[in-house]
Amino acid sequence: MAPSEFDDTVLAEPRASLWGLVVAIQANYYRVKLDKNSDLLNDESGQILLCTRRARLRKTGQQVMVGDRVQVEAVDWAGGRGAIAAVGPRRSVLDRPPVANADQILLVFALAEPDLDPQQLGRFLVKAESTGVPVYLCLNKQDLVSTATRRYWQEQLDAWGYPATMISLQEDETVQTLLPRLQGRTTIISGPSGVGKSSLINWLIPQASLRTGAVSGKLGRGRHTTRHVELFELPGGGFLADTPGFNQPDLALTPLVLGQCFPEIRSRLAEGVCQFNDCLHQDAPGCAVDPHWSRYDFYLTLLKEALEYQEGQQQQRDPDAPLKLRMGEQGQQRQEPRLQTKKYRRPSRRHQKQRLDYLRHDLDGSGDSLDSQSSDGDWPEDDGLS
Ligand SMILES: Nc1nc2c(ncn2[C@@H]2O[C@H](COP(=O)(O)OP(=O)(O)OP(=O)(O)O)[C@@H](O)[C@H]2O)c(=O)[nH]1
Ligand SMILES: [Zn+2]
Repeated sequence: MAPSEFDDTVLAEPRASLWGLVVAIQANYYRVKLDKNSDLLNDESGQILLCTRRARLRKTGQQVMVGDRVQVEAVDWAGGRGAIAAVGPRRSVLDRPPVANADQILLVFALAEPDLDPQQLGRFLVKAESTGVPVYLCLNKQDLVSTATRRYWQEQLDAWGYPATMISLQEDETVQTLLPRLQGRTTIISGPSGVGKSSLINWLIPQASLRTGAVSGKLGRGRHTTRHVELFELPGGGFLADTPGFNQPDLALTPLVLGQCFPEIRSRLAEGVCQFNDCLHQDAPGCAVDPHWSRYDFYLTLLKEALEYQEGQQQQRDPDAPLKLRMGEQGQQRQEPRLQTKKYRRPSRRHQKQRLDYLRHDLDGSGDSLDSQSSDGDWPEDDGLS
C-alpha cells in the first residue's frame, strides 16, 4: 500500500499495483505522478507518466479529474506512458477549478493595491465556504499598510470567524509562516486579480515558473482564459493549484445553503436552534441568531440574492411558468419565453407509430390496453427504448 503524501485515508488499493496522482490534464492525456516509496518502485518512484484512460472507464462514464488518485497499468517505462485503470474514492470535488481531493482553499487578498474591499472579500469567502472545503485566509502586501491598518483588519476578520495570516512577499519570514498550513495538503489558491497569488506560488515553488515560463513568461498567464488546472508540488510535500483570478464570484446559492456559509451563523446555531428549521435568521421570533453581528447587513444583501436565485430555480422547474431562466456565458441569468409543451405540439412520427403500436397491441388483446397512457391523455414519455 502506498498512500500519497497528502492522502491519509485508507484506500482499498491492492498491493503490487501502481497508484499515482493526476496532476494535470492535457487534451486526452492525464499527467500522473506516481507515488513515492511504493513497494514496486525503485527508480520510477515519483516519476510522471503520460496516461490515457482505459476503455472500461470511458464506457462506464468514469471521469478522471486533476487531484484524483488513480491506478495505472500497462506502463511503458521507456516511453513514460501508461493507462489509468481505476480511480480512487474522492474526499472532495471542486467545480471551479475542477479538482478532486482538495484539502483546503487558501483565499488570498491584498491589504492594499488593490484596496481590500470587504464586500468582495465576503463574496469570495461565501463562495469558498459553499464548496464545503475548509477555507483559510491570507492577506498579502502587508508591507504597504500601517500597523494600525493591519490591526484593524485582524480584528474585523477575527469577528467574522476568519483569523487571517498576514504576509508580504517582500518579507520572506512572513511567507514562511504559511508553510506548516500547506505542507502535506492539497491547497487551492483563490482570490481576485493582482493580490499576489502568482507571486506567492512562485515563492513557494520556484520551479513552477520555469515549467510555465516557456508558455507565458509568468505563471498563470494564458491559463486564465481556459479551465486548465494543474497541481504543483511543494518542496516540503503537498500540492498547490491556482485558480483563475475572477473578481466577482457569482454565488448561485439557496438561502439555506447561504446561512451555512457564515461562520457567525454556524457558531450561533451550534449553541441554540431556531424555532423553524427553514429559518432565514432575519431577526425573526424564535431565531437563535441574534442580528447583532458585524456582517448582518451583508448577509441580508446576499440573502436577497439567494431568494431571487431560488425563485428562478423554482420557476425553471415549474412547467407552467411562462418564462424560464437561462444561464448566460458569463454566468448571468436571463429570462426567456418557454417553448410550448409537447401537449400542444404536433405529435412526432415516433409518437404516432407508438400510438399505432399501442392500438395494435390492444386489438390483439394481449396485455395492457390504452390504460397505460398517462392520466392526462398524453402519450407516455419517450423513454428512448424504442
Ligand atoms: N508591495 C508588494 N507587492 C506585491 C506583493 N506581492 C505581490 N506584489 C505585486 O503585486 C502585483 C500582482 O501580483 P501577482 O502575483 O501577479 O497577482 P495575482 O494575484 O497572481 O494576479 P492575477 O494573475 O491577475 O490573478 C505584482 O506586481 C507583484 O509584484 C507584496 O507582498 N507586496
Ligand atoms: Zn434563525
